[in-house]
Amino acid sequence: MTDAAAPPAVQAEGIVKRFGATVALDRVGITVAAGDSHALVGRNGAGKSTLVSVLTGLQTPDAGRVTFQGAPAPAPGDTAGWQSKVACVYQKSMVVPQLTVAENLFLNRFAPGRIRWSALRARARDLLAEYGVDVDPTALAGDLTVEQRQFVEIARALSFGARFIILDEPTAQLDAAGIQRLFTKLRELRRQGVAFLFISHHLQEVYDLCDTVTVYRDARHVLTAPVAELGKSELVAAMTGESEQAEAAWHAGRSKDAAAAGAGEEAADAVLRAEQLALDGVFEPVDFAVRPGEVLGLAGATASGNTALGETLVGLRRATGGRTLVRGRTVKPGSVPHALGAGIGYVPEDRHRQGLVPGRSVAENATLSVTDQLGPYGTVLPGRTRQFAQRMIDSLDIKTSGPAQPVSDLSGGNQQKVVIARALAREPSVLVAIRPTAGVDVKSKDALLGVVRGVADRGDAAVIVSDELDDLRVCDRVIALFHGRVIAEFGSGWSDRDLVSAMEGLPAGGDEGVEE
Ligand SMILES: Nc1ncnc2c1ncn2[C@@H]1O[C@H](COP(=O)(O)OP(=O)(O)OP(=O)(O)O)[C@@H](O)[C@H]1O
Repeated sequence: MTDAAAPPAVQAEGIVKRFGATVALDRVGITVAAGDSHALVGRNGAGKSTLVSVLTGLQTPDAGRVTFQGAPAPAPGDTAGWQSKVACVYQKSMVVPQLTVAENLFLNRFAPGRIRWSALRARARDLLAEYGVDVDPTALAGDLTVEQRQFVEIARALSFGARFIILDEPTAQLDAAGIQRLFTKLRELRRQGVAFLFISHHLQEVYDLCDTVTVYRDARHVLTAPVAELGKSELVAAMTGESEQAEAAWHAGRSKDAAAAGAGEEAADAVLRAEQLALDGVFEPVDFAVRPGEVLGLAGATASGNTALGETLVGLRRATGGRTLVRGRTVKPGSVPHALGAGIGYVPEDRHRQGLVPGRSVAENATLSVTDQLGPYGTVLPGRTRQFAQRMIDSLDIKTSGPAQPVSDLSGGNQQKVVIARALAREPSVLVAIRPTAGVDVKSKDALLGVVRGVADRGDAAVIVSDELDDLRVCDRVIALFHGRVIAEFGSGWSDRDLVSAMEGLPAGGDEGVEE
C-alpha cells in the first residue's frame, strides 16, 4: 500500500550515535515510504531503540539527518513539532494512569484554566470514533487493558497530525486475539496512508504484517528488502551474520545423559510440589510435581492464571489455599525471601520493575542474590564478583563493555539476560521463569532456553510460565490453564495446534488430552 509518488514518511541518513565509547549507531539509514509497514529487526543491542529515540527527537544524533515527508525534522526540544510528525507506542505505557482517557488525549494541548471539561469529553469521544477506537473517554487510563491503551495512544498520535507511528514490540503483552485486532487496525490505517515502523523479535509477525524489512547488526545497516522476497533463514542470517541458520535448537525432553542419570528417579522426591495450591478468584486448586531433571511448562493466555500461579510459587502472591513444597519442605507462603531461601530462583516478567537496580553495574546486578557467597562475613570481594559476572556474560552472550558497565546502559534484551544471570547465581533447586525470552533476540533465545534446560539437566528442576511456543518446546511436560483452571496436560509430543487450542480454551482433541 506504499505510495511511491509521495515523499517518504521518514528518511534517516548517515545517523551516528555514540554513548561514551559505545557506538550505538554507525552511519545507518532507513527510509519508510508513505503507507509502508516497515519492520526493523536485529539482535539485542543492534541499535533499534537508539534509532527510535533519534526518530522521535528524544536523542540528538552525533551526525546524520532526519526528514519527515521531505521536510527537515523539528529542532531538538520542539516537543509539539515532533508530536505532529511521529509517535512511538512503547511496551511501557506513556499515558498517565490517574487521568481519564479524555485528559490523556488532550494532555498539554490547552493552557491551564481554559479547559471546559464537557467540551473536552465530547471532543475525545469524536476523536476516538474517528479512528474507530471503542473506549470510554471518561474511563481512567490506568483501568484500560494494554490493547485499549495502545489504541488510545495511536489515536492520540494521529490526532496530532502524525502520519508515521513507531510500534516497539507492541504485541509483547497481547494475546492471540488482541494481536489480530491490533493488526487489523494497523492494516486499516495503512490503507489511509499512515506508515509504520514495527519492531519485534517475533519474526512471524514481521511476515504477517509488514511489506518491507530493514536489518541492523552491531550498529550498522545490513539490508532492506521486501518481506515477500526474503526467506526466514536469510533474515536470521542477516541478523546474526552467520550463513548457517540456527533454527530453534531446543527440543522438548531432557538431554540423553540427563535422562539416563534420572532413569531411577521416578520415585525420588519431587523438587517442587504444589498441593491444592489456589488463589481465590484467580486460579482454582492445582496439584503438580516437578521431578529432578524436569522442566515443567505452565502455559496460558493473558488472564489464564498461569502468571499468577508462577508468582505464587515464588512468593510474590500469597496463596489462599494449599501449599508449595521444595524437596519435601513447605515454603512459607507470600514471601519472596523465604521462597529464595528455600531454593526457588525467580526470573520475573517485568524486568523494569522487579528485575534490576538501574544505577548499579552488570556485575552487581548479576550477583545481588549471592553477595553472601562471594566474600566472608558479608563482605563482597570485587574480584570474585567480576569473575562470576564475566562467566555469565560469556555463557548468556550478554552484549556489554564489561562487568562494570551500569546495567541501565544495556539494551532491553541484554538487561533481561542479566536478570536470568542473577536468578542462576544461587544455583536454585528450582528455577521459575516467567516469559523468560520476552524481548530477547532469536539467537539469544536458544542460548537462554538452553541455560534453563541446563538447570534441569544438572539434576535440579525448572518451571517456565509462558504463552510462547518456543519457550514451551523446552519443557518435558506442559500444563495448560484457561480461566484459572487446568484445561489440559501434554507430554513432550504436543503439536502447536493442540497447545494453542488449549490456551484458547478449546478442549484438546484426539489422544493429546490429559495424559497422566
Ligand atoms: N544510555 C546509554 N548509555 C550507554 N550505552 C547505551 C545507552 N543506550 C544504549 N546503549 C548501547 O547502545 C547499543 C544499542 O542499544 P539499543 O538499545 O539501541 O539496542 P536494541 O537493538 O534496541 O536492543 P534490544 O533488542 O535488546 O532492545 C547497546 O550496545 C547498548 O548497550
